Amino acid sequence: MDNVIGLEIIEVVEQAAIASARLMGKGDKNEADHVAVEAMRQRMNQIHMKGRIVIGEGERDEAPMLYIGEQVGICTQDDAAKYCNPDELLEIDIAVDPCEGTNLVAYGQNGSMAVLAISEKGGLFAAPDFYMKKLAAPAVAQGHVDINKSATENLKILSDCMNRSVEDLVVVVMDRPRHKDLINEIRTAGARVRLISDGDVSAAISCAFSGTNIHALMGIGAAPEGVISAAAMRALGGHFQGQLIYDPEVVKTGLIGESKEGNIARLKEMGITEPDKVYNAEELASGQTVLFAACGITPGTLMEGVRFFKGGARTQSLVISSQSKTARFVDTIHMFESPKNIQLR
Ligand SMILES: O=C(COP(=O)(O)O)[C@@H](O)[C@H](O)[C@H](O)[C@H](O)COP(=O)(O)O
Ligand SMILES: [Mn+2]
Ligand SMILES: [Mn+2]
Repeated sequence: MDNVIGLEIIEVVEQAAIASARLMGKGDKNEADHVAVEAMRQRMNQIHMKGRIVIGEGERDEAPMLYIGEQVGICTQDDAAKYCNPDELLEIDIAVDPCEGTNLVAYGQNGSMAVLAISEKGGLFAAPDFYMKKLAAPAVAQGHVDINKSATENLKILSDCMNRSVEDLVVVVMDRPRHKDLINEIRTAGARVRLISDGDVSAAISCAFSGTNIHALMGIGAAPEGVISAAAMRALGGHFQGQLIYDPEVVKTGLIGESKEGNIARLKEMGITEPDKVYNAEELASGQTVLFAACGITPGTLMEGVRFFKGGARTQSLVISSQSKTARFVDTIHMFESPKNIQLR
C-alpha cells in the first residue's frame, strides 16, 4: 500500500495544516476546521486511489465533506475510467481529523495537527462518535500496563518497565471535570501530571517517542481520535488500549445522547454488541498495513507548527508506516511564489 499512495499523503496533511494555520489565533474554530477539511479533501481527491472515509467529520452533523462513507481519490470520481482501472486498485479505508485541536488553532495554542490513518478496507475500527477511555504508554510497557488496572498500579508497572521512579513519570490527562479523581490518584501515586485542554492524539503518540517527557496518556477523550492514535501506536509498537464510554454521567461534558441505555442501543445498531470491550491497538487498527501521517498546525511535542514567510511556508510532518517500519519526520518548504531566499534551517 505504501507504494500505491507513496508520499502523497504527506501533501494531504501538509495542505490541511497550511490552510488551518492561516486561521491560527483568529478565535474561529469552525473556520479553522472548515478550511482544513476542504484542503485535505481537495488534495486527497488527486491521489490515484480508491478510498473510503471511515472516520471523518461527525456522523450526526451531516457534514458536506469528508463525511463517513465518502469515497475519495481519483479512482472514485465519476470520470475515474479516464485515469485508472478502479477494479485493479486496492480499496482502502481512511480515518481523518483534518484539524485535530480546533480550539488550539483558534486560540494559538500548542499541539494541533492535521492527521490521518490509512489501511486496507476493513483495517480500521469505524469508531462511533462516542468517547473512549484511553491508555497509551511506551513500547517497553506494551502489554504490561493494562487499562483495567488502576492508575496507581499502572504507574508502578510503568516505573518498573522504564527503570525509573514513579516521580520521574509524566502522565498527560485532558483537563476535564471527569478526570478529577484520576488526576488526584496520579498525583498521590507520586507521578506528575500534564494537563491538556485538547489534542490527545499528539499526547498518545508522544508516549512512543523517548525525549518527549510524556510517558503515559490516561483518561477519556474522543473515540475517533482513539483509532487514529492506535494506528500510529500499532506501527510504532507502543501500548494503546481503548474502551468506548457511552454513559453521559461518566463523561460529564459533551453530547453523546440522552441516556446510557439509548447509547447501548445505538452501538448495537452499529454492530457493537460488546460495548465494554477493551480494544488494543492491533484491534483498532487491524489491517495488514497501516499508514499514519500528521502535520503540525501549531507547534507541538512531536512536530513544529506551520511557519509562514514571504512567498512560502515551512511545515513538519510525521509519517509512520507499518510496512516499511519507518517513522519519518519530513521538513518541507512550500514555495507559493518565488521566495527571495530559502532558509536552510
Ligand atoms: O481535543 C480534541 C478535540 O478534537 P477536535 O474536535 O478535532 O478539535 C480531541 O483530541 C479529544 O480527543 C476529544 O475530542 C475531546 O476529549 C472531546 O471531549 P470533550 O471536549 O471533553 O467533549
Ligand atoms: Mn480531533
Ligand atoms: Mn478535528
